[in-house]
Amino acid sequence: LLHQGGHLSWTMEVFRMNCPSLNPPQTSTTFKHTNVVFLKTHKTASSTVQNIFFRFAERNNLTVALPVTHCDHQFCYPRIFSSHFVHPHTMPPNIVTSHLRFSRSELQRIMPNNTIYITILREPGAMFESLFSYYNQYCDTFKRVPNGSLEAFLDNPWAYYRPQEKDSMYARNTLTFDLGGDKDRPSADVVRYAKRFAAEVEYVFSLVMIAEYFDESLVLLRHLLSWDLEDVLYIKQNMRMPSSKGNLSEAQLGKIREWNAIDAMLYDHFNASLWRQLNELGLACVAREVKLLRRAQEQMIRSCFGGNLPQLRSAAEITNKELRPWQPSSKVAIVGYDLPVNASKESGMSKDMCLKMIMPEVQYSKQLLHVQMLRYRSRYFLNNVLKPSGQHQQPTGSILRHSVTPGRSPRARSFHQTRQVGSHN
Ligand SMILES: Nc1ncnc2c1ncn2[C@@H]1O[C@H](COP(=O)(O)OS(=O)(=O)O)[C@@H](OP(=O)(O)O)[C@H]1O
Repeated sequence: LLHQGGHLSWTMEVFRMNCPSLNPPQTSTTFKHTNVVFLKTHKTASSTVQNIFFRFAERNNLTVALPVTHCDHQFCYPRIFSSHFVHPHTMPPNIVTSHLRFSRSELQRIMPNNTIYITILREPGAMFESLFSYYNQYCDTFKRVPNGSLEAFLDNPWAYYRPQEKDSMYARNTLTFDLGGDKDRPSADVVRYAKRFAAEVEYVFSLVMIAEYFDESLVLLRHLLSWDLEDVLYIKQNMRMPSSKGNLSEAQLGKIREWNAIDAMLYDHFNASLWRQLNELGLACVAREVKLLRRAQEQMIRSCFGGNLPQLRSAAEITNKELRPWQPSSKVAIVGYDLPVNASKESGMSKDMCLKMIMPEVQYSKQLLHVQMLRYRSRYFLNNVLKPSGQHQQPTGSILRHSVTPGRSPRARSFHQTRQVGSHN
């Protein structure tokens, strides 16, 4: 993908390290896993991960479930996910990666039985500070706080928070809510509930990534899905301008953890399990692979953007509107990228894939929907118009492909899934 021989050289380097639990170099007879639900949680670096999945899907001609028009670019969040929220022209899907409130049973209705579930969490202090700033003019809880002050909110959150109010999920235990849990458990029951909930999440999700260890998490993701290093290259998405970010004191961190106690316990639990999984791979081997990933990333940037990272810009400064990130309000700036003038001249990657690397979620979702609708219509035309009568078929999206099968933990079989896309080398 990057340049001829690139893939071989990094697999050989890993191999030379004598990393016993790392994948052997892939041969043309091995396959990549393609059926994935990535639960896109809020303010956790999830747009960067989503972009990886979007590009993988495009390169491999896979189907990404996208929301029906009235759901916007999310699956009618914050309503609990329903299979009815999926655009019929994106059925049956291989990949689900847009924001939704998790319901395993509803996802099982549309996904194959060998689907791998993955999500990402972020340290609650940094995450809440990001939520508070991003949804400051949007979520009523935050709008009530004098001068939009995080300090004032944390001093007395109950003065501003109404559990039943629209958008209250951005103001307390957002991770728990996104995962389908109860964000407002009575405090006497929080510890017991958080333990039980973490066990449930662990049963369903084969990998819970941690934003603070993003590259290490990608190493685990790559192994879990038997993907190539080139498949997990990325450029950070959806960042705030440094001027929109606040610093947290130790006291504020403590208050945020207390207010978001279930999220904090989930984070601690899955941070520990991430490191257990990394230890199983071997920390030296993981470090080596992270280094290779970063080197490949630099190569990709050189190849795509003529040397330097595309310049970080405020939305107003970005000339190409396909690359302008959505802005939540005038009080917070989300930065995006502008393509350098000399972009992708000597590229080993296609110009389109370079552009997609920095394309924000909303525009990329629209483009994918458009492409998939065209594909769906041409398949429908081939099946129903060109075939002799008596062989007419329903468009594939109009029927539910998979039945619900209560199985053993996907985590238990996570490293032994059927692989479905041929390796590139
Ligand atoms: N690779 C990587 N590693 C660590 N952190 C990263 C990464 N990519 C994005 N980010 C930060 O993630 C925040 C945006 O998260 P999301 O994309 O999940 O937000 S959203 O809910 O989809 O709007 C946003 O955080 P804040 O800048 O603090 O708001 C991004 O800067």
